[in-house]
Amino acid sequence: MASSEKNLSSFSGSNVGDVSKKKFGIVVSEWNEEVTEALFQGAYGVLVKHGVNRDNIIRKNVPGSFELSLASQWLAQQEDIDAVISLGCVIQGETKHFDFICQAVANGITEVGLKYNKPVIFGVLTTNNKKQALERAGGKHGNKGDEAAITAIKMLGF
Ligand SMILES: Nc1c(NC[C@H](O)[C@H](O)[C@H](O)CO)[nH]c(=O)[nH]c1=O
Ligand SMILES: CC(=O)[C@@H](O)COP(=O)(O)O
Repeated sequence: MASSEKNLSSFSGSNVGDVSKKKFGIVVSEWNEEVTEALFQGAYGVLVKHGVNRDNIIRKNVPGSFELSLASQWLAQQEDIDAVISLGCVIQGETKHFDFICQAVANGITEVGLKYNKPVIFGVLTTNNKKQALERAGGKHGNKGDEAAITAIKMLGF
């Protein structure tokens, strides 16, 4: 289902348990910073809205989305962190580089969650252009950061 059919910021209240004592890591890519900062603000706001203590939200920046996997692992391996949210924005350029980054970061983030047996959420936009990215970072299609944060909360209530 396309984001145009299901707003990224709308979610059902199911599986939303008490996360007031949970600790979250958020890794943010610095590439396309205007977009990724909006994703972070969305994710942070959803966590706080659901009762997460601000002191239990640990933010780390990385240069680009390709580095999200390793940074997510550095956070996930910390026993006191319950879930990791990885935020990035990859926008198609002239070459196939886009394909390699998207595949690598999707696979990498998946592997980290499986390895450390905890939610590691793929909050990475992979768009054709900046307009599509902005529409999914607080624009008409909602905010992928919101979606990533509520996904982390729901997974902790599994
Ligand atoms: N073009 C984009 C990049 N490229 C940089 C890579 O993510 C990586 O940092 C570099 O290849 C060195 O390892 N990153 C994004 O997040 N978004 C892009 O659109
Ligand atoms: C996703 C990318 O790495 C891309 O923005 C780089 O641009 P190009 O493919 O034109 O080198």
